[in-house]
Amino acid sequence: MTDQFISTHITLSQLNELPVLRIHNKQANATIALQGAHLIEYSPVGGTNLLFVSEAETYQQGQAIRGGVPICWPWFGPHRNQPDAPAHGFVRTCEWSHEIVADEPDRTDIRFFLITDGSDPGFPYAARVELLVSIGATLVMSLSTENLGDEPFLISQALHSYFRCNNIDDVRLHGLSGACYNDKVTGENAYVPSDLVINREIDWVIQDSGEAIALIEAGQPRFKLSRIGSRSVILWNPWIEKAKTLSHFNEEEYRQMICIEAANATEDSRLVKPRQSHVLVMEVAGGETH
Ligand SMILES: O=P(O)(O)OC[C@H]1O[C@H](O)[C@H](O)[C@@H](O)[C@@H]1O
Repeated sequence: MTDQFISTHITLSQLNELPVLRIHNKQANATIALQGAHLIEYSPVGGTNLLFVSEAETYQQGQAIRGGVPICWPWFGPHRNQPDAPAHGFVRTCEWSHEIVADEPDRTDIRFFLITDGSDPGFPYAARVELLVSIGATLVMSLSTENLGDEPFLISQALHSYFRCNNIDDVRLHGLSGACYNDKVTGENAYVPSDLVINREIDWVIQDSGEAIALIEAGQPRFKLSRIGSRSVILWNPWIEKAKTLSHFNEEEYRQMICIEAANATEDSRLVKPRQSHVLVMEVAGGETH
């Protein structure tokens, strides 16, 4: 498929089997796959992609992309009582509808949306899920869930962001120390230490105060991640052994990534009442100026 002009700063293009929107405005470049409303690139002007995507990724229909920002909805991780249901819900591989909300020189806003009618066995409720992706000097992603039915339902969810680093040994995180986490590898609960170093498999569901998180690499601030409507974060790096088992992933790539996922997970799952909405927002501001 040849690229198709959509709007001043937006082009429809193709990555192997997947149609993608490419955004080039004055502040940033971005790429979003229509399957999964999956952001795979956010590069502030003059910089490189803040997001990690595996070199082994093949962009195939029906398969979740390894990297970028997968949308985990309406459950995060395994389903609560249906072990056969897909991990992280069912919207990562759905084709989302979209509309351009604004396309200005400094910011482009695209709304993706899906309606589920209650026919999914893992989520027998009617709901509209909407993801507003805003590309500018910062990246803003706003995931909203509206209950279209007559009974309340519980959701867990995550903006499962894979961030790129040059060397995981040099990565330090600020803003999480003292928060309580559940270690999904050992099952233990503990507190995030102030001198956290990622030097083993980390798969933590952290319940925190919602404070901003800063990633520092080799002493340099790389970005700050802020949230609204989220009091849980998942930190994930598969490390050596798990990396060998992952699909669409080269085994050495665990050194170039860290997932920091704005979430509503476990105790922070949210009840959405009829005709009400819950909104989870993440903003990522790159560089030292923020
Ligand atoms: O392989 P996926 O289904 O994309 O999941 C990748 C990872 O996602 C999250 O970070 C979970 O906490 C991990 O337990 C899981 O391994």
